[in-house]
Amino acid sequence: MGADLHAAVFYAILDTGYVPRENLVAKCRALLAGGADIIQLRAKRESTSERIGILDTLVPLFEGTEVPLIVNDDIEAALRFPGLGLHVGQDDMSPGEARARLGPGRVLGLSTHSPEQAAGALAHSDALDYFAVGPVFATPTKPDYTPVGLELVRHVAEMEPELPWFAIGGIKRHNLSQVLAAGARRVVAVSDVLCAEDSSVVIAEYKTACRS
Ligand SMILES: Cc1ncc(COP(=O)(O)OP(=O)(O)O)c(N)n1
Ligand SMILES: Cc1ncsc1CCOP(=O)(O)O
Ligand SMILES: [Mg+2]
Repeated sequence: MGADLHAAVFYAILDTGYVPRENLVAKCRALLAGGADIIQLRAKRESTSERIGILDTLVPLFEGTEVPLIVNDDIEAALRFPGLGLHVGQDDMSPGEARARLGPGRVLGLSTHSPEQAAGALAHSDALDYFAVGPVFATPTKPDYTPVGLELVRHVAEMEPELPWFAIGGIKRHNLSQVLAAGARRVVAVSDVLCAEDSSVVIAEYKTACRS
């Protein structure tokens, strides 16, 4: 397993759909300054070589920190750098195959969108470091996905998984209390954080709310 994420409460995603290339380093610094426990690079429109070029500029920011840097979708880009993690979706390679290719020391996460997929993540607990549950609410960041609602958050919370899990999708400061009341203890917020002028302040607000 790549890391013990039980103490993590806020997972930030540096999404190139929101942050232009020239601002990625400054935005990543703000995510780290705010106390993001995990940071993912999500670059859906870029090629592997472009992702590697971006990662070349981001990786040095993580030196001396304990914050895992995760690459969305692209195992080839992740494997180009020591210690980078990977996030896979339901249509990507299986957690078992991803773990076999990554080796033991990197963080691996999986998206889930139903009770069955959440149970599937738990069945792969030996390969995974975390799973994500969502999208809880409709979101322009992932417009093709049907929201799973707070019911799935409640369902997963009632399973009391030992494997850390994060609620994701349409989560904003104004609806965070509903997500936490449904039983989530860890969350991901993309647009609410990235679109803020000072992302570090917003992350600090999320962390305070998640811990209270
Ligand atoms: C932490 C986290 N959770 C969910 C996702 C979504 O992954 P996926 O379903 O593969 O969709 P894309 O992000 O690849 O469009 C994620 N990236 N990170
Ligand atoms: C990547 C992803 N996977 C499920 S929802 C989502 C996007 C979440 O973005 P936002 O926090 O802006 O709704
Ligand atoms: Mg994916």
